[in-house]
Amino acid sequence: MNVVKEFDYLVIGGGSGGMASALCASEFNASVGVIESKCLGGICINVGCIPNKLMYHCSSHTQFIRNNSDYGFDLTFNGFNFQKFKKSCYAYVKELNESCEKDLKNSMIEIINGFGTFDVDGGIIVDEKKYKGKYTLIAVGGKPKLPAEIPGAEFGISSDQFFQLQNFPKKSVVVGAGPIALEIAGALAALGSETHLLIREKHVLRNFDQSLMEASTECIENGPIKLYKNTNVEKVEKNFDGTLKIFTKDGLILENVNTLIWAVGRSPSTKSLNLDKIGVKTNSDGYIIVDESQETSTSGIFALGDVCGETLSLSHLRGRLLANRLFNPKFTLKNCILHAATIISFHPPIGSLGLTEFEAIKKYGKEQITLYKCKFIPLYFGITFYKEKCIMKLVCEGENEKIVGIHMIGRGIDEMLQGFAVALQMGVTKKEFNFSVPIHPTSSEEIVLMRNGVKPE
Ligand SMILES: Cc1cc2nc3c(=O)[nH]c(=O)nc-3n(C[C@H](O)[C@H](O)[C@H](O)COP(=O)(O)OP(=O)(O)OC[C@H]3O[C@@H](n4cnc5c(N)ncnc54)[C@H](O)[C@@H]3O)c2cc1C
Ligand SMILES: NC(=O)c1ccc[n+]([C@@H]2O[C@H](COP(=O)([O-])OP(=O)(O)OC[C@H]3O[C@@H](n4cnc5c(N)ncnc54)[C@H](O)[C@@H]3O)[C@@H](O)[C@H]2O)c1
Repeated sequence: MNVVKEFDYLVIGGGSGGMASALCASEFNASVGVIESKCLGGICINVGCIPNKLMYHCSSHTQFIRNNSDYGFDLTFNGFNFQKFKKSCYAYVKELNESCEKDLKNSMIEIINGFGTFDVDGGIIVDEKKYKGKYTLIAVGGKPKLPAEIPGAEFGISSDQFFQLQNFPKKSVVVGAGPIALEIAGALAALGSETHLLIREKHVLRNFDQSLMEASTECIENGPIKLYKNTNVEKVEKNFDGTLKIFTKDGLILENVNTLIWAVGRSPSTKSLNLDKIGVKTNSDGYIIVDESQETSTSGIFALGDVCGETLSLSHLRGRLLANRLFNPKFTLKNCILHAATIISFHPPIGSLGLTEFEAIKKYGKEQITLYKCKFIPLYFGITFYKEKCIMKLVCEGENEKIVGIHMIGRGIDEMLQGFAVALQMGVTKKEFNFSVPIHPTSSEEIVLMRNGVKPE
């Protein structure tokens, strides 16, 4: 098949990583094509970060409603209109899709609509037309896993279908202990769904710092979600009225469930790409293997984002760094340490930046690590009946106590972490924190006021 068009940079996947890299490459006058099979903006805009965060903002209102009388208000609550909220959400997502398209077009990037697969020469075939890039970027993301081995698993949905729900569920079951499970269960419960969260072990967020793992589990136990630990789903049955009956291996039966959501991880979208035709290697889970420059085992073909098993915060930056390395002759920055960051939009929000205590000990040795911790009730809850704790932890390395990790849970920490991410990237030390102005009265001042570091146990 003949190549119909050649680009300097051909990007397959118009999600967060692909878009960021494509737009950056166009700044250096590279000719760029972006192949997208669904909606521009990928998971993040269409069924991920954006709808989830809007859901979080929506459910935050219930907290204000709960606390309003403590602040002297006398309001009458008449209910929540899920359809109205969904309609506004869809409209906003559509606006963002259009804005992605506008951004690409304004940057003279060609949008190729359709599903791409590799040909043996590294070209990409879309609807029987072949395109080629001098450099090619694979940024095709991933999709939700469904536990096919569980009988009746197909009666449940994933986060991808969550916003297609016709009605707000009266009773919901969420399975999983990661960020998606927490965000969905947290919003459902806050908005009044009877929410049951089923986890296989003792804690949620087991990949996070222990402080967050324990604090968020405790927070769930003290809140409206009903948490079941050490629980495995055995089978799911569908009743005549459409409700579900969920059986666990330890004999628990959850009846009359309106919605079951599987949040049991995601897998890379590598299956139909024909990667074997071009020699791009993947690991045993299907994630594409790349070197420190994002290059795959095939020269000139790069990959980033969820398809490599990386978080969004890093893939965005890696996409721009890659475009600079390929097309910006003035770019001299060598590979630097990047501090991954994650915010989980739960009530209260959970944030993690850089290394956990466990990772820092593994990297630098226990004797090199100093920890700073604090726990307090934010001022907002000073006069409310319901209280919510804020917990902060710094992980520092070496004699100079360079900060390599920050972990927090509490009101407002989601908007707090970005500034600290800049400081960490600049190599900030605890001493520099100590001599920073504490901005009073905020929760964030506590992070520069922590004293009396301790050694890991
Ligand atoms: C429910 C949910 C909530 C999330 N919330 C957050 C959050 O709050 N913060 C955060 O940092 N991260 C969050 N994430 C993770 C974040 O959304 C992803 O890390 C990010 O979207 C990955 O970007 P990507 O570019 O690698 O892939 P994607 O966004 O998945 O983009 C890949 C694109 O490639 C397209 N594609 C796939 N195969 C082909 C093909 N063969 N041909 C053409 N096109 C193809 C897809 O249609 C898609 O548009 C969330 C994820 C989910 C599921
Ligand atoms: N705010 C954010 O940054 C944010 C929000 C949502 C998602 N994400 C990203 O999206 C990705 C996917 O998130 P996720 O929460 O689906 O995945 P995850 O891999 O983080 O968590 C999946 C959880 O499901 C559990 N699990 C697996 N199989 C199970 C089973 N059969 N029964 C019960 N539990 C089972 C696992 O033990 C794990 O706790 C992650 O990379 C995450 O970082 C990020």
